Amino acid sequence: MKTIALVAHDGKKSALLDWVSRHQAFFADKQLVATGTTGKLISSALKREVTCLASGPLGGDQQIGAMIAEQKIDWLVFFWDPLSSQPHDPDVKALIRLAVVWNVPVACNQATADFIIHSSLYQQNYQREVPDFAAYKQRFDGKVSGDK
Ligand SMILES: O=C(CO)COP(=O)(O)O
Repeated sequence: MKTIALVAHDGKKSALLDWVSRHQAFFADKQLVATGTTGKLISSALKREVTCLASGPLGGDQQIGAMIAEQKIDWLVFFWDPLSSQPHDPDVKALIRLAVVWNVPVACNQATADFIIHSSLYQQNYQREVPDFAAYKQRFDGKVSGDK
């Protein structure tokens, strides 16, 4: 079963709720994970289970980032607000960065989310390529920094 992470800043929560509500049928057989407030709103709007992590500013973005690094997230829908500053901006950046590192699809706005949901690849149970960082992990094998 696919696991989708849903996150929205306060200025984008109604946009995400509208979008998720319109696509309820699509989400019926998916597991949903969300930052605290976003998850609570989606769970009560859709009357379904959503795994709610901490609120974003309290570490929720980082928790989702950790799940991405552990290959537990298949798709990140993150409606971040480009018109307001966030106290936890480094966490926001880190979350988006980890999605890119691990080749996890990310939709940061409704148009992109629509494109992914209607993608024939998605319907065909697309398996994303998980990057192989073996060379990176072995870069210091047998030597330490400063060795000649
Ligand atoms: O701040 C957020 C993402 O960066 C979202 O957190 P909440 O869903 O708890 O509002």
